[in-house]
Amino acid sequence: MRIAAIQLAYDDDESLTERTERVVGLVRGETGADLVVLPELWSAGGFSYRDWPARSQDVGGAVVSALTEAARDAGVWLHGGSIAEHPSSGETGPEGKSLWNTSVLIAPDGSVAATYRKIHRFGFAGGEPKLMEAGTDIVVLDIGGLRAGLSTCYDLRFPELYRAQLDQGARGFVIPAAWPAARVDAWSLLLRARAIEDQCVVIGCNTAGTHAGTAMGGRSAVIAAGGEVLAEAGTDEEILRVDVDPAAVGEFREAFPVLRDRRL
Ligand SMILES: O=C(O)CCC(=O)C(=O)O
Repeated sequence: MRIAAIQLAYDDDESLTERTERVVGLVRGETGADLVVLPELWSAGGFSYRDWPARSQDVGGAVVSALTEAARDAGVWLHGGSIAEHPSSGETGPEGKSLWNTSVLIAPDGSVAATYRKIHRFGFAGGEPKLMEAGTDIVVLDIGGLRAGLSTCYDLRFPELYRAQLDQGARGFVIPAAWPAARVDAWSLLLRARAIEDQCVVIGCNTAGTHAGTAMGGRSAVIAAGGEVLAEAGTDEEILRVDVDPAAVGEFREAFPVLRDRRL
């Protein structure tokens, strides 16, 4: 299974239209991949809180529509990163807000196969908890031969989410992010930790560049179920291409059956 993680760099000067066109072009270039992954909130701007309301969209809106066409044209599974989701139905969450950090997984035929609303909101008293609702649902599905759980950025700090995905049969985790440079060592360490403790392939796709005054950390990575770093990006825009073998996860778990020793 060929993975292409597009570690996108952006700044504050690029319009949403320009960025969407650029991203769609990059996706179309990955024709040989099985799964293409984009970072968290690339259209809204990971830390551009003030832009979120204006850049928010329905899952049926322009950004996801452009991504579905690109996925179909390239014939790839596309994890479109996440959007600032404002449902056109006017749905609100328990806190009365109508905004979620929602990941969208698109199948090679261009259909939306799954959405995942980020469960752990980053920002403490500001940012996501102030502006967005929290997701509640765990999402695990088959992506081109790999049964994988979806999560987003700050979720990575909460290992119980990944254990819950494991218990739903996950053999891989796909994690888009807008993780800052200031804490990027923690990103790298936690990606490996989640791989090792859950014996899962981990695909982490981070953001690069500087926007809203925050330097992003890059260092997207694909980690094998044993914790080996199969590929790691630097700190600039880069496409990480790597082959993973979903069957190797089962073989590794048989050969080194740590998960059988869990005691709850
Ligand atoms: O946990 C961190 O240090 C970064 C998390 C983050 O930036 C996010 O979830 O958007």
